[in-house]
Amino acid sequence: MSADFLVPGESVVKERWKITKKIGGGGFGEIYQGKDLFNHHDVVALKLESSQTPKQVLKMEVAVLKKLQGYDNVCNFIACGRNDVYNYVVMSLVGRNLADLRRSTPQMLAGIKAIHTVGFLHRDIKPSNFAMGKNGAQTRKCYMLDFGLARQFLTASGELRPPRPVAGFRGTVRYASYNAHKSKELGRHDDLWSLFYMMIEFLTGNLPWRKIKEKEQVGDMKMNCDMYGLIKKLPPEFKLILDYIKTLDYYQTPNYKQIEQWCKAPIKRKHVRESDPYDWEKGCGDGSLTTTTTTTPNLVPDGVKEKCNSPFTGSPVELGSAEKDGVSDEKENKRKDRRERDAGDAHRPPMHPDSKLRNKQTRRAEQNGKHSNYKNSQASIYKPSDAEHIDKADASCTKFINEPDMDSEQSGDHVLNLQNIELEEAANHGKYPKHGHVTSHSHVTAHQPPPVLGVEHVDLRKQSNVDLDKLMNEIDSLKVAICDMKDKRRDSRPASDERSKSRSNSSGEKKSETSSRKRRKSKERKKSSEQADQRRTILFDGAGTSNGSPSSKHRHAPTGGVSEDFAPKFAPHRALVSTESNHSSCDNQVIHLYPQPPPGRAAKICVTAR
Ligand SMILES: Nc1ncnc2c1ncn2[C@@H]1O[C@H](COP(=O)(O)OP(=O)(O)OP(=O)(O)O)[C@@H](O)[C@H]1O
Repeated sequence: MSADFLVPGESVVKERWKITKKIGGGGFGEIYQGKDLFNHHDVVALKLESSQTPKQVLKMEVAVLKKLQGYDNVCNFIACGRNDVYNYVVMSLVGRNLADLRRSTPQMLAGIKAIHTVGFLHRDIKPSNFAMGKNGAQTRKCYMLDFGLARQFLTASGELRPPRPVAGFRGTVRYASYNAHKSKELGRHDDLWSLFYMMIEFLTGNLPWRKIKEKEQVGDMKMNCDMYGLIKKLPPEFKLILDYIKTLDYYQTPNYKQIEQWCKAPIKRKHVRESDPYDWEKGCGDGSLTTTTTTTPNLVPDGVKEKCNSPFTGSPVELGSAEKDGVSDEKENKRKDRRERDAGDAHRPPMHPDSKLRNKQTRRAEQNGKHSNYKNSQASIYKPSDAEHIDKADASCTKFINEPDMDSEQSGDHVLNLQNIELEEAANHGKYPKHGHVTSHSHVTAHQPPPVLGVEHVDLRKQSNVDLDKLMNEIDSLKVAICDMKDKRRDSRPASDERSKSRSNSSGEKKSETSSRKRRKSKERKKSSEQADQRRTILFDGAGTSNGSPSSKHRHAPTGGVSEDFAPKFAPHRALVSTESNHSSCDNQVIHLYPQPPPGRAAKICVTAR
């Protein structure tokens, strides 16, 4: 019995991403592989979270993933959205995670540095939150995943947020820093502690608390652990790293460069080259991966079991034994969980699919947030032992959120307010500059009218600091980009046999089609620039007098302006300005335009003027 959100081979998300297989189910959501029906059947990953779950983490995930666009070691954001059942994010697909592969590189450190650079802490650094790329050159790149537990530690102006005296436990027990166990506010150094634990586990195949279930007990063990004893057989740089991270506190910016150098030193010493194959490229991994004949020196020090691989290099690893004895216990426990849950399901009366979904969500909520009403609410369906089992199963790899409400925690003048982050119908089509002045998202959605999602409404006319001309130009370029995008989509849609035959039969026709497209495009551009002039006039004439016009149910722009007189094709029924804080500037203006939808559809465009 399955309560999965989607069915591989059948489900299509947003009429665009066809689900091809389920990759896995994490603590918070389900991950699927899919193909993009609009875009050359590109392979993508979709992460889903129930829209009913009390702890919604996908918003944070999307917010951080978007901020990280353009950095290495991070998946490409493609789109996000939501419906009544689930919230989803679409991103580039990566390969197997490091919990499976037991291999790491300084790239993980680069990923951590990147997220700190954009003002966030990851707070759930662990092997399964890093994965190798899927195809071609990407197979040698390590990607950081899962920003659901991230927290902004820098204000929009780049200042450190003051630490809270008490901040509940957040993270995964096995890799959480000691500070997390003490419910202290986590800082950049805590992500590094988690990385350090990971590296020790990779190299020695163990952590003393690996099999311990109780969070508190693991915390005690971390406090009393002889860390120097634990790393004594590892490369000497481990001691340097340990000495160094022990000196760090919430306020200090870690010297990532220095740590990187320490990470790379053993690699250099053993003459391992960047181009040397990874463990799995040497035939230990799954058959789909490249195999090469090059050998890599083994960096595992004498006395450390051969099955443990180096976090720095591609030193050989016995994947089989590692699977049995190493971090992949995590995976095995998850599998066991599932098996036992399924076995339990067999004795239960059949349920409505919706209730199955809810039960799964509640179980997850219990696992993650330990909601006290779980057993009561489920008592009629599940035996208490189910909940207990899930609760206790490999607790050291269980992710926890014991914090106050995330949205309120994040709110404030100078930090990312999650209430302002929309799981909007947004898509990044790769056309826009990653760190540029304008980022734009547009996506056609079947829901209408588009919901107003907690965006601060500001009357444009009262915003003296909005450069209207610049804004209009940006909107114009966005419109042009949309035209291009529409053309591109039209091109990439699978043509019917007949159409493609006739196209291939006549190159002349093809040419004329292209030139007619060009003509259409230039016409649209011209039209759009005329419209821009028109709008400018309207704006400066004190737009908004038509506010609340009864002629259209969408004509209720609270901004008091700009809504009515856009040209028909892109006429927005809403124009909003909000101040979105981010780490680089306090007064970024975000303009959300909701164009009038074509019949039966609705579309929304967001222009971020930076
Ligand atoms: N873009 C992706 N491409 C391929 N696989 C992915 C992708 N994102 C996630 N995965 C796989 O799904 C697993 C779980 O993903 P993720 O950590 O984001 O979910 P989660 O629900 O937060 O899980 P957990 O609670 O275990 O941390 C990852 O370890 C990875 O193997």
